Amino acid sequence: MTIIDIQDLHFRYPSGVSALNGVDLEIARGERVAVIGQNGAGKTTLARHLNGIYQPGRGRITIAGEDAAGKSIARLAAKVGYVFQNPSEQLFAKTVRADVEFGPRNLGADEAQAVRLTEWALEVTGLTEQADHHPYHLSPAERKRVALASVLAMDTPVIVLDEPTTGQDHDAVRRIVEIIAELHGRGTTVIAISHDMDFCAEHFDRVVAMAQGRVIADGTPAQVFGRPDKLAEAAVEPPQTMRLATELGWDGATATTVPEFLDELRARRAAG
Ligand SMILES: Nc1ncnc2c1ncn2[C@@H]1O[C@H](COP(=O)(O)OP(=O)(O)OP(=O)(O)O)[C@@H](O)[C@H]1O
Repeated sequence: MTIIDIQDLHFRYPSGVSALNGVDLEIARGERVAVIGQNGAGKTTLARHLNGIYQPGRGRITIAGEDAAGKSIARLAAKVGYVFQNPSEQLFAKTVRADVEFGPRNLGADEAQAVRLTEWALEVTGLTEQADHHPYHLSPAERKRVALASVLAMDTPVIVLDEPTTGQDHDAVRRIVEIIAELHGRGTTVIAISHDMDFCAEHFDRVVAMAQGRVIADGTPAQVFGRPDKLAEAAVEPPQTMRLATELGWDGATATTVPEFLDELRARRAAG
């Protein structure tokens, strides 16, 4: 069932930059979608249309059956949680807990529900011990996790993560991967913008490549990363396993993750 339907979306900034030039994209409930493309391709501009930060210049966005045009950010916040790339655009309260609690309370959760969602979000992001700290006394990587926790606590059917792994260490990335798996298990639709192709290939069902404000490729990681012409147009490198397969001279390699690569290696060895 479709949860997000974007048709012929165009958007121009007041400066005159034409950031979106006819985006068509349909996303099903529960899908994990990675949006890739070089700086300036329009990924963030597109994502910010999903929670009403930007309104379409032309075209139409339907979210959970409701036309997003003219809907306030507050109204769309119940459906789409948007985790900013830069947490300082998002955090405002004096303690981590207050920041995280704000969302569910604002959406009308009762006391018990707000506390339960807040504690869960703090726990899965590893912030329980910092709950009473001021967000600005935390490291930039921790602040980014507070921004994530604040959105998780809203328990929206769609979550958009703008560059979730940037600046995060190995443990924090593992946590993000676990959170995406948990959200997927709950049926949440997860959309991530990322420059980390290995992360996209390993943890997403679908990859959408953008260039110059348009979608230029859309499919499974193997389908999209198997199109060197499209990757060149989007100015992104394929995942490391595919680069390795190319170096090894494998024809028609489709492995986008390490386990798939190992399977393919074994199959090729067995075939002599
Ligand atoms: N606030 C703004 N005002 C004017 N132009 C903007 C603004 N934000 C983005 N742009 C321009 O719109 C185009 C699309 O930018 P956008 O940030 O959506 O791309 P992106 O694919 O998300 O890039 P990145 O990977 O760097 O985040 C670019 O040409 C960019 O310079």
